[in-house]
Amino acid sequence: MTSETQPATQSPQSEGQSSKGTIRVLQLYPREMNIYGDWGNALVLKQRIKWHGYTPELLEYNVGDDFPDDVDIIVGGGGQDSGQLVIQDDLQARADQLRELADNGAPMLVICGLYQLFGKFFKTSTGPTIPGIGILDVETQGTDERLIGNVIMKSAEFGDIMGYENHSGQTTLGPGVQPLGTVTKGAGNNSKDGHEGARYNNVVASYLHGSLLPKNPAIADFLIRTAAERKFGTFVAGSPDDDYARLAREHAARRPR
Ligand SMILES: NC(=O)CC[C@H](N)C(=O)O
Repeated sequence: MTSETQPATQSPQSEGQSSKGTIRVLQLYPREMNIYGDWGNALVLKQRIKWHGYTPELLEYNVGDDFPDDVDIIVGGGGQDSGQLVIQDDLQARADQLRELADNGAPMLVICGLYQLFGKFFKTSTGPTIPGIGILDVETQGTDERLIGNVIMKSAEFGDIMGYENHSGQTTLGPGVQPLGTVTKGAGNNSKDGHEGARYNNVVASYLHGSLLPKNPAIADFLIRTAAERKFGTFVAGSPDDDYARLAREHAARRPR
């Protein structure tokens, strides 16, 4: 029986009476790449997947782990330069798998330090150049200036996006990606062009912590909808409770830089 022939409240894969199916969320390197509340992105996905009537499963991948076969959403956070140096070899070993997933349309959210390493390279201000895995056509140059503070950007796709940045790396976009948005407060990718983040296929990359998804549920729902459509052929939305997200957005919008 296909999912189209069943009522929306039943699982297409007999995962439980009221589940529409399981959505597996993998967090990349939470040991090293998980600062300024980035773990909150995985928690928001877990809760919203439930609100939409699906069953969430949260997985972690750390250096040396076996990479799970069956992953629906990938999220990765930010980290110190030292953390990026720790994961670099393992990330290179996983590069082909991650690139294939991204090229095939798997939804992903990568923040700050992992955003940089999903690009071509991060040349740190202290010397070493950390190679990236080149999923994103971006390059990052470390500087002596840290870009720190609250950010608001305009995105045609997701509306106003809000969060908090803290990075020394400045990122330049190549022609293979689009910016996620254009800042109206804060710096974003660098101190020059007003762009924030990057978009490629169903990969969303951003410098914004905070965490990002509690204040920007439109991005969370994009990841969930894309995952469900890829896995089940269709996405049937539930009724998320957006009251706290609305409050968080009001507060974030009032914060000074
Ligand atoms: N917040 C972060 O993830 C920082 C990333 C990187 N270490 C930088 O400073 O640019």
